[in-house]
Amino acid sequence: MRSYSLIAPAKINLYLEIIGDRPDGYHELAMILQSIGLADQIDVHSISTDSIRVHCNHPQVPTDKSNLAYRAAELMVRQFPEAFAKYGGVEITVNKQIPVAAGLAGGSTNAAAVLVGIDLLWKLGLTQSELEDLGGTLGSDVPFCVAGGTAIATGRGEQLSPLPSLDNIYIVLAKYRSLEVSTAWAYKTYREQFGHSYIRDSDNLAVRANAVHSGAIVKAVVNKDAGEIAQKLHNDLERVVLPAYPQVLQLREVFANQEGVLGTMMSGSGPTVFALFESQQQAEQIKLQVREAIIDEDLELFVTRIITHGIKVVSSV
Ligand SMILES: C[C@](O)(CO)[C@H](O)COP(=O)(O)OP(=O)(O)OC[C@H]1O[C@@H](n2ccc(N)nc2=O)[C@H](O)[C@@H]1O
Ligand SMILES: Nc1ncnc2c1ncn2[C@@H]1O[C@H](COP(=O)(O)OP(=O)(O)OP(=O)(O)O)[C@@H](O)[C@H]1O
Repeated sequence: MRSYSLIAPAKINLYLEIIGDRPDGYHELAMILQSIGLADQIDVHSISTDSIRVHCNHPQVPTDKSNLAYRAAELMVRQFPEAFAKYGGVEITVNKQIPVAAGLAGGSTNAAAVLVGIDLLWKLGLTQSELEDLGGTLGSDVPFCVAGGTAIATGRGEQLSPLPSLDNIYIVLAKYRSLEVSTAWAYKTYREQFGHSYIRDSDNLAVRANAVHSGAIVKAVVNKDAGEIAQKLHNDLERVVLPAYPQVLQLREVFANQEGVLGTMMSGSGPTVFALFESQQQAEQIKLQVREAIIDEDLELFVTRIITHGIKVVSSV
């Protein structure tokens, strides 16, 4: 095969607790990550020149070495020079549907798709765990994007424990098109404001990280109880993003005031806010109501659902 098309789903954070700081500058986390139906399409194919080329339909996404998809291809070239010599370069086309810098892991899922795509193109036969480990060197969210579904993520976010798949939960996502939040800024600001309350003893850190495994939201996920999951949504980064970005706070409040919303939360470092529903019909209805409540052409709204997979190959030629 010379070419693969892959679906690269976005994620939301059902739970994000910052439990400590780390000597490497990152934060120790306890999260529950969830794949959603909103996705980019990534095409990868072999080219005769020994180069990496990236194309993207979104004007704000770079196509040079700063693109995470490019960096994923570069990593594969470094790791597998013989396969690169045998199969040649790679051309990557990103059809971007996931909002950029939104807290939805858009770049991370593109990188995950490129790792999976090149593994197939070059017939490397890497295991999922090997792909996740490679992904972890590119970004904290990349291993989850390789795995997909529903998972507890600890460490920097790269240590995954799968949870039973959720289904039949519908989502409205809301994001102001022109509003972007830097992930590095969100963590740095959290550390400056709340760092004094961190646990610094590594044994206790491990205990806290393990606590999420038996936490209330995990029980709700295991019981597939959408109402209970929605009640237990949590994201520590809201503590810094909501005060700094009143528009995000407003979205949270507008969702919270709509009847039929099971729960609402900011995803990751924001600024996307999501709300959970028991039916697609309810989600579509609330999308209309939010559109009427906030008259602003900058506001993007999407209806999607929770899904059970990560990167998926849709065609090969
Ligand atoms: C906010 C989340 O999306 C929630 O899933 C992730 O924690 C961020 O994942 P990501 O974008 O893949 O993050 P990375 O590319 O690894 O890191 C971006 C920046 O976020 C900060 N960062 C990230 C993850 C982490 N556990 N602690 C951090 O402090 C670091 O400043 C880092 O420079
Ligand atoms: N393939 C890519 N898709 C989107 N953005 C990319 C990509 N590669 C690099 N970027 C850059 O990365 C920045 C963050 O974009 P991205 O959409 O990955 O953020 P995010 O959804 O907040 O990620 P996360 O939830 O993992 O923190 C953007 O400003 C963009 O310029």
